[in-house]
Amino acid sequence: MVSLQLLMEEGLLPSLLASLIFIAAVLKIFLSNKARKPKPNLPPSPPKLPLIGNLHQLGKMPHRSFNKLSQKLGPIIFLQLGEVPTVVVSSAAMAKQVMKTYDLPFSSRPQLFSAKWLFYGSTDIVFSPYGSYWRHIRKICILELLSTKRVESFGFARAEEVSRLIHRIEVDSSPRIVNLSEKLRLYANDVLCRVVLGRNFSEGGDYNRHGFQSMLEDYQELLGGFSVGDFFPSMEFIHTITGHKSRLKKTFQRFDKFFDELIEERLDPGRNKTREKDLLDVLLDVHKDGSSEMPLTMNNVKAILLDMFAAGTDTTFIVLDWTMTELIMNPRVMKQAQAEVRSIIPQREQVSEKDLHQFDYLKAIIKETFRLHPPVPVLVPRESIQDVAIDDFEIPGKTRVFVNVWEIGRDPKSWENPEEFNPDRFIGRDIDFKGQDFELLPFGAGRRVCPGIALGVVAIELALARLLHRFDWELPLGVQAEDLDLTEVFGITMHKITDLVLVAKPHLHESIC
Ligand code: HEM
Repeated sequence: MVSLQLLMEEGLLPSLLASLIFIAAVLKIFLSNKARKPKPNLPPSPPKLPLIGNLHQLGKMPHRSFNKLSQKLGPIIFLQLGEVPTVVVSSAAMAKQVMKTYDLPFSSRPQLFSAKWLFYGSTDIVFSPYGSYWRHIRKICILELLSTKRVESFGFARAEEVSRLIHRIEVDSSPRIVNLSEKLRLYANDVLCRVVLGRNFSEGGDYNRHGFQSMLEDYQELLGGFSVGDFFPSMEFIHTITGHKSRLKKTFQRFDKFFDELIEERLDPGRNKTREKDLLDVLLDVHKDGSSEMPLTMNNVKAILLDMFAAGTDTTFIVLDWTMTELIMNPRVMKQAQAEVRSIIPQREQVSEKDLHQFDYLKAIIKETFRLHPPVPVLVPRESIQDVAIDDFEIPGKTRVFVNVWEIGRDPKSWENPEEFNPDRFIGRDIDFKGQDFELLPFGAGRRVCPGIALGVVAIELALARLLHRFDWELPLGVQAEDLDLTEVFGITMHKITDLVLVAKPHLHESIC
């Protein structure tokens, strides 16, 4: 008999395991197909059943793979992915059906293995299934954590962090050449840390002692993409065999330890309490408040805390990074944006949040970035609570629904010259990204729409306005716009594989606080 050790030595174990998973999956589908009732009138589906290899391929660039399928089959398609009935929607009209007409029956989330592990049994807001618990924490989020008043109360922290960003670009960078992506990533993380924890983590190496940045990256990777095991929910052992489970455990334990330390520190009676309340304070107040009909446990607090980082850091960074990339590739647009900001704010003054409402062109630029490069190109999956009929198609309960907002943003039926970066298309047009206009859905729509729009957008607008006001931007000597590597990497969000490196020339001397 062949021993396990021999198989390991020969490097045959992984292929053997992969074959076993494959056979088990095929058997499972075969048996479940046999027991199935007569088929409902499902949306069109590709002739071949996608199996493990296809799932893996699909997971690398789901927005592009779904796009290819919908070009052939139409704006609503049905896929049997492993054990999971799946519907992919890729037009504004279909998205409106899912997120407006039938918002309630489509407002749950599938229980993904990674989310269960990382988010304390999916007790956060993003991955919590629809029900009274989700409604309760969503209300806390809207009224307490991310209300307009709360977002405004952190204006001082954003002002400090954006000044730090400008300062880093001026001082930290070797003569004028700046790895802008690196600086923007720090800014996005720091702004969120100030809001959630009252401190930034890049200064003084305090939070970094836990490798906070690498924790966030691990987490994005583990959660993102399509884990093959998530399409075979009855075969959880797949996650063990692939090593996914042990990675999830490790990342979870690191975050959990980090949060425990923060909470312990916060509950110390000797702590200085004079500063502005941050989101951790607010959550601990809700936790302490015994009068609530559904008190939050400490694990619930940690799950929501993790949501804020997970949902708010990468997304903000990605928008800033893509916007600056598009601006450097489109010098006319860059010039017009600089002219707008500089004509409104005198040379020796700094842009502040109270000025942002005047920058119409800058706002149009951000909308154009959201259209072409939505940070979450395929929305976080929804799951149907019951059977729903869309047009003539019947979508069974417990179907996983993906909305391809990347494709919707490039649909020639809604957008003229959709591949062109042209913010002027928004000037004089009453179209926004807050979930009312289904051609532009970077934040989703309906009951599950992103509750962090105000917090995310103000941090983006402020940083861009300051970058354009303060610096003239150029590509390094010898680099052409065509040389920029725009390759995308897909986690749960989609960013560029290569950092943006630019030359920053101070426009005029500005005193930095
Ligand atoms: C540019 C920045 C951002 C983008 C593009 C973005 C995008 C999204 C998207 C696409 C969803 C899923 C919506 C759906 O299923 O229909 C979502 C959900 C969510 N976002 Fe954001 N987001 C951003 C910033 C933020 C920030 C700053 C926070 C908070 C700190 C946040 C917190 C959340 C939460 C808690 C949910 C889950 C909502 C639910 O399932 O009920 N987001 N976001």
